[in-house]
Amino acid sequence: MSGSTDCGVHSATNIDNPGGQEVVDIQIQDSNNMLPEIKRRSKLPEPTEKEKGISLWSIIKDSVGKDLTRVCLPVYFNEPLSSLQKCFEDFEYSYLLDQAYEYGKVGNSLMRILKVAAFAISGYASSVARPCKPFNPLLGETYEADFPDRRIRFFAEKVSHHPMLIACHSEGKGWKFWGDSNVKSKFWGQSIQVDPVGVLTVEFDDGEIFKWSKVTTTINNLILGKLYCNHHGIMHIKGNRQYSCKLKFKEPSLLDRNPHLVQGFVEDNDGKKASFLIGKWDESMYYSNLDTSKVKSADQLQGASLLWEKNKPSPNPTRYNLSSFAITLNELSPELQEKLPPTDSRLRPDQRHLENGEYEKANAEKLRLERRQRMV
Ligand SMILES: CC(C)CCC[C@@H](C)[C@H]1CC[C@H]2[C@@H]3CC=C4C[C@@H](O)CC[C@]4(C)[C@H]3CC[C@]12C
Repeated sequence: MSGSTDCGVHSATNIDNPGGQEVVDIQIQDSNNMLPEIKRRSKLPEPTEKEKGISLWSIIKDSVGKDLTRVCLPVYFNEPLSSLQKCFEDFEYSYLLDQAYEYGKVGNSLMRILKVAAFAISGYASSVARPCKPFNPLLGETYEADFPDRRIRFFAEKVSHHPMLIACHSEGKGWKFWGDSNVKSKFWGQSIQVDPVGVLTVEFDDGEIFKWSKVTTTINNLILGKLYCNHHGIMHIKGNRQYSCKLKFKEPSLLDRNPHLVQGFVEDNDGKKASFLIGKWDESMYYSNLDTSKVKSADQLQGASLLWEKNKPSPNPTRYNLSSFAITLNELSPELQEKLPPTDSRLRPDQRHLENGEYEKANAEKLRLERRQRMV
């Protein structure tokens, strides 16, 4: 690998600032770009009914071998978010795309692709210790979000029931994002394997485009122990100009002492490695001009620079363990209620009941809605 020789040429600061311009980690939320402050909730409502423990296995044991999306579970195993809202959760760190845009604007295409890579990884950060299933949206259900405080707008719709297909579109400062999400899932008894199908695209206003697909997710310990998920496989981020990026999400192994590891590199069109990445999808990512494939963590590398870091967990996690950002997604203010179309996820009665901790009502509504959907 020619990586070590051409690495010596760039220092970490050169990568940051190849043209000598003033780019001190592009901070978008700065004073000349004042973002409006919007009051959003910081916790879910207190549950009205007492939470209860139900064994998951007692319900799913008859479904081994079936498609996960067709297994009917009581609402108690759901989290108060739909899969459409869950797509928007991937934008918790959308500022990385804002930064990518700014870096490209000042001619730093290497930092741009590194920030895009960090964004593609950051979507997984909220998946640790999330033991519940999102609501399966009804056909034609939508979710739209306008977050001027983050300078993003988002729209998603469930466009097909079998196969289950979601289309989404998002816009931020200097970029547009679109994708469709469809998953192939396999239920193995002890675990579920989810293989996302579909391509995600981000296009910057100057015409630079990046495309990638998500890696495999495995949900473990359905029978015994604590439910957890892992993401593994190769993610290839292809650009239409100078660079592309290859990331490896480590395969899980027995008694893994260093789980959640992501390693990779950026290469130019001639296959020359321009930068290396290392980190964990649930913590932080670093880049370096030293080859990261020989080490097991960023602190074993001298001079690795931080690309992205996960936000602090919410002080009110509840049993769903949502992030502070996720907690705001199903909020329904009177102003919003006036503007939203009747198809919005926030207006689904069963999901609203679950959020309020009214499990009996939530279950009855969910059964009614699903029965109606099946009839259609
Ligand atoms: C049987 C039930 C109670 C177990 C709970 C399963 C939960 C943890 C599962 C069900 C559906 C799963 C999601 C299905 C699809 C995707 C898209 C993929 O690109 C990232 C992972 C993600 C977002 C999965 C995360 C884990 C998930 C939310």
